[in-house]
Amino acid sequence: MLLAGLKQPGRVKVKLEESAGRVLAAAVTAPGPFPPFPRSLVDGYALGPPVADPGTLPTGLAGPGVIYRLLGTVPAGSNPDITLSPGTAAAIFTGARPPAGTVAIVPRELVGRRGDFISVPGLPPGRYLELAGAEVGAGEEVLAAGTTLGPAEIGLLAALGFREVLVYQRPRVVLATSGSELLDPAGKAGSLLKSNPAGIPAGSQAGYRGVNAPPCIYNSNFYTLAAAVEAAGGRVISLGPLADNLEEQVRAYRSALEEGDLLLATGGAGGSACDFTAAAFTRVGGEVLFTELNIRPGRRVIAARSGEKLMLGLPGNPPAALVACYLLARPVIRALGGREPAPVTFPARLTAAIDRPRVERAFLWAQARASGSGWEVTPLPRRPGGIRAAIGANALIDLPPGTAPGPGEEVTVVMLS
Ligand SMILES: Nc1nc2c(c(=O)[nH]1)N[C@H]1C(S)=C(S)[C@@H](COP(=O)(O)OP(=O)(O)OC[C@H]3O[C@@H](n4cnc5c(N)ncnc54)[C@H](O)[C@@H]3O)O[C@H]1N2
Ligand code: MOO
Repeated sequence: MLLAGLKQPGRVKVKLEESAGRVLAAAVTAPGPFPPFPRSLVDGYALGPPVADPGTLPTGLAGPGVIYRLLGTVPAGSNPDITLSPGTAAAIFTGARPPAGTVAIVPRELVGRRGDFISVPGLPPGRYLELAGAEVGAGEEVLAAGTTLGPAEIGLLAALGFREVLVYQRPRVVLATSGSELLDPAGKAGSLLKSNPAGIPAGSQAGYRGVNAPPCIYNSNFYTLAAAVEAAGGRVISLGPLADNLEEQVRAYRSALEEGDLLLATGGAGGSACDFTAAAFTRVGGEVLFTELNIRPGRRVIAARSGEKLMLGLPGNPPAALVACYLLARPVIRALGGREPAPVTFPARLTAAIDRPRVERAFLWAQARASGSGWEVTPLPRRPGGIRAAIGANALIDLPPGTAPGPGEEVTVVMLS
């Protein structure tokens, strides 16, 4: 439902050295062959045509081999003025272009040498001489559109002489956090702890910036979600933090829809008198797709669409916001960036029991790893409802309602990285 009707990603040229992790926006066709010239694959000798009688030979060059007289040496990167006539050869190095007249190349380990003469035990097959275009033919398609550029792909582009490459634009994700209790840890309002008044018992300090200061918490979701957006290939535009105020949110979301490809909000998704996300989405012209999901955490998720632009209101609760971001926002961001949207999921064996069944479909922070006998997964310890519960997780266990499988049983995991 979320992926339908999204805007097509834009395209941009980037320098090769800045292209790692980007997605090719068009198929790449080789402008020329690779290798661009025939070359030796070994250090050895380039041989001219053999002759039956090589004439006078130095003593000690024994054996049943064919004899050649050496005319010179061909290092890589050189263009020596040698032509091999019958019965002659040249020493050659790996990567060098064989001289004119070469019919075969032989590695130096197979050859006996005495002065300017070599003895070759039978003509080796041609596999030490690589023809021009052996790896890539001119005009051949070497990379398909949609390919994610990694070291090998970038290396191939460089080998073919490309200096820049056409990739999809990174989708612009406008990130809005709402909550009147939020304090930016990098902001001017100061630290929660520095101005802690004397007399407030240790353990209840956080939240006090003065005797009568309102109880605040740091806006951690902004940093959490910004990192998740970047990891999905998106570019973050910051909108927040916004107060729990409908007019303020409407103003902010209106500009977000102009600036961004996706509006990602967190907080105010609960449906209470102080939660304005759904109302703000509607006020800026959004058609609401849903306001709740049958999953935990992440029950409080709001989605709305305005033309090609999507608005996602994630829960304020930090781990719920991150789960919803992984399951719902990440596929959208990936699709907007020309990537395969679906998360990687597969079955894995539990190493420990699930503590209890849940009423709703649940997603549990977990660590998945490959073992000698397939994938296994360990649920992380339960913690009070904050982001700390997700530390160390590389996967979520997708737990069907009413089930609590034990060790050795198979569950479905969703990989996060
Ligand atoms: N009576 C009910 N109350 C609640 C229900 C419910 O079903 N019935 N659902 C709970 C669930 S589940 C969630 S999730 C939240 C929905 O919350 P909101 O999206 O409205 O989020 P807030 O109320 O704004 O915040 C919840 C919690 O998270 C903290 N928060 C919010 N934003 C941030 C941020 N940017 N960085 C760090 N922490 C943040 C906020 O201070 C609250 O403590 O509603 C439950 N209630
Ligand atoms: O429904 Mo909340 O979004 O699970 O924590």
